[in-house]
Amino acid sequence: MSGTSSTLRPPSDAVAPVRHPDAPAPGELLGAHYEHCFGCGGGQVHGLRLAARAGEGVRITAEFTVQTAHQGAPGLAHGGVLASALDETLGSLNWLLRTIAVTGRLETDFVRPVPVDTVLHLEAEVTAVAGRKIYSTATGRIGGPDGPVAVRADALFIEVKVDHFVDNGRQEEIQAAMNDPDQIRRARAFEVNP
Ligand SMILES: CCCCCCCCCC(=O)SCCNC(=O)CCNC(=O)[C@H](O)C(C)(C)COP(=O)(O)OP(=O)(O)OC[C@H]1O[C@@H](n2cnc3c(N)ncnc32)[C@H](O)[C@@H]1OP(=O)(O)O
Repeated sequence: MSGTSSTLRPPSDAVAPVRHPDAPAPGELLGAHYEHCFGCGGGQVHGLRLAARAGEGVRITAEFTVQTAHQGAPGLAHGGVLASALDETLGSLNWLLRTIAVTGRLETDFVRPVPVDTVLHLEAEVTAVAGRKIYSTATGRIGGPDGPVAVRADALFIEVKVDHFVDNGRQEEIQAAMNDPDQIRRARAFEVNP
């Protein structure tokens, strides 16, 4: 069974997404937006280390290999971990819009079980934008990029200012990020009006 709630259907005044002129070129690896991100950072021992690549238009592809630390049932990926992989892939789309945004809503279909050691091949695209609201969709396939769909998701991201993180994050990590010139550079790249 599959279905999407009305909240995730773009309103009639929504427009097509526009790829930012300075977006990474198709085929380019995006790299981690934050070293300690559970989804993409290299600094988390049991993180997903998801590697996302810019596609054409406002599309992303990504790969994530399920590790033993990601199990729910014996030998199978935990559903929350798979939802995280979808969330991270969908979040990566905002690199192509050059917009800072956070997940407001994420609806996930778990279609097939995903065994440990499986490579999940993810694809995502922005479907519409309405003001601060960014509508997107993603699929995760197993057995290869053209294999059967194991998971899929629809999401609504909400554009925020960088202050969202500064005001709400724990001081320790915020301060460390502010002291890291690479992190500041990554954040600035997203600010349309720094
Ligand atoms: C460089 C950075 C790269 C980051 C990549 C990260 C990848 C992973 C992504 C994540 O996991 S982000 C972490 C998980 N998400 C959060 O922690 C977000 C927590 N929620 C919030 O902080 C606020 O609820 C939020 C910023 C999403 C919205 O609060 P606001 O006060 O800014 O928005 P507001 O309430 O004014 O709503 C703006 C519009 O969005 C709609 N909206 C907001 N939240 C919604 C929601 N949850 N569901 C549906 N619609 C929502 C709302 O109805 C409204 O629609 P209209 O403009 O049509 O009136």
